[in-house]
Amino acid sequence: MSAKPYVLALDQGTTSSRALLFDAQGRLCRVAQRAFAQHFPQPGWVEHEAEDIWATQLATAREAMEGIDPAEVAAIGLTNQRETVVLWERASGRALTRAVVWQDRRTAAHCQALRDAGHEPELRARTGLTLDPYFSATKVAAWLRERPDWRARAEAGELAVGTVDSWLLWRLTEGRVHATDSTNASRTLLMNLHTGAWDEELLRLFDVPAALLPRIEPSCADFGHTTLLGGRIALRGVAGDQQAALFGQGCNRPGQAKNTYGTGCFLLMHTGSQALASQHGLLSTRAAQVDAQAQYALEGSVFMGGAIVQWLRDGLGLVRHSDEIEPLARSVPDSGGVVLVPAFTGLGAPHWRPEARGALLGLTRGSTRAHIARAALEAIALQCADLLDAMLRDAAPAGLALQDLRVDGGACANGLLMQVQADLLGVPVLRPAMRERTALGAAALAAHGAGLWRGEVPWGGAESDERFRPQASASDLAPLRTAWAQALQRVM
Ligand SMILES: Nc1ncnc2c1ncn2[C@@H]1O[C@H](COP(=O)(O)OP(=O)(O)O)[C@@H](O)[C@H]1O
Ligand SMILES: O=P(O)(O)OC[C@H](O)CO
Repeated sequence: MSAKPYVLALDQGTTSSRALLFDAQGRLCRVAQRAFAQHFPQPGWVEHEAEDIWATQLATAREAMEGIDPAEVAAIGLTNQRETVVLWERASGRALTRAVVWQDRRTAAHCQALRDAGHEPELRARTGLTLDPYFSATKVAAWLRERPDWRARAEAGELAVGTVDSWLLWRLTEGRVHATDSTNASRTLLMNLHTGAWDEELLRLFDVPAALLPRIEPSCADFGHTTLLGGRIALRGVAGDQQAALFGQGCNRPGQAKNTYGTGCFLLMHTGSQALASQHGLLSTRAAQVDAQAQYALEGSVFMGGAIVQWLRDGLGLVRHSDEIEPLARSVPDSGGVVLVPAFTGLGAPHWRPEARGALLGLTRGSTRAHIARAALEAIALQCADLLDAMLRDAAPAGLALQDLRVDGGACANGLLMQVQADLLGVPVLRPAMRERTALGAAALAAHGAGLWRGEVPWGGAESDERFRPQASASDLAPLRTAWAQALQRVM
């Protein structure tokens, strides 16, 4: 065992900050969590107070460290909600305005103007992303366009911009480090996916001064140290949360994939040292990088995952608790022809139809709440199956195929959902007993950076790890897939 038996993971999410302490064997010892306020100043806008992000993250780190000697912590790993940006003053370390969150849609018109001007193919080739308000660049551009005084100060080098990892590194190191990692930088629309550096053409296109930006490091690197947790602790790992989960699920070889079933679903497939350009509406992005060799992934996400279950519970009152949905859906053998298309906020990848709206189809006098519950779980799995189909079409020319799908996130607790997912994909779905894969990934990156835990994160090990094997044949599933495809056409 190492002389330093712990690794601390800081997981800064969209609705809460968490700190998780792991021991030298990668076992979870402690979890601390604090939620913070969401601000919706106008329709489509979503903001966070940068001070709330910092204060909740520091408080959870201190809570997780209670009674632990900092000298016993080998390193800290940081993982974060991606794309969200913070703008601060270097001298005081104070944010100038609220952070603009990844969900914020205020820059839709700017994106449309750039698309109309024909920039999308070039942007896609350089960044692997689409032109969408989701990503950071247009959010930064909006600040500088609206505030000429901020632009002047930005150009003079007085201000700093960063995704949430950068902001937390700055605060943790008390202004000594302005850095980010390549996974986070790959979500900004400003980094060249292939070189891993800020792209001068893109900085010009979005009119963002280079003086604002952090330096880009691999995910395992020397990110300085903090003395704010009672002693000096090294910061050695940083990655965006979906890439940290991919790493924490042990997916670091081409063709390995994970799906996180949270509010939305985030599906990532590792593609090794090659960036695959998606022809089917997915994103090409950086995967966690432990050495000089860049790593890549394909990514697809859907907006409504576990949120469908929230809607059945809070919107329709169909169940009182999320975990009642599974027994209710199991009480019928199938959905009885009912199909739910959860396009409540449009359809994301691979369809990208923001104007589409949800539908509940195929109702008869015999339809019950159980049929609707079943259709809801099928809708989560069907959307992810569509993402995976697109992914496999993109990956096939590179010779990549899927062996299994590793899962995490709150809604993966639903065994029926996992079984339907395995049936639709035709490969086993692996559900680990230890579901904190995002934090484990961050901890593993930090441990790797500190010279511990060399090599990959083992996927399993616990007796209660589960494997859902496909039980239905393609012909059994054909009616479901046909009904789904027809329903999708109706809402589009
Ligand atoms: N047993 C269940 N079956 C289906 N969905 C569930 C179940 N339990 C929780 N969920 C869903 O999981 C989501 C919460 O997962 P979580 O990973 O905490 O999400 P996030 O990180 O996006 O907040 C909620 O949308 C909730 O409806
Ligand atoms: O904070 P989460 O877990 O909702 O993750 C947010 C994603 O990183 C957004 O791209």
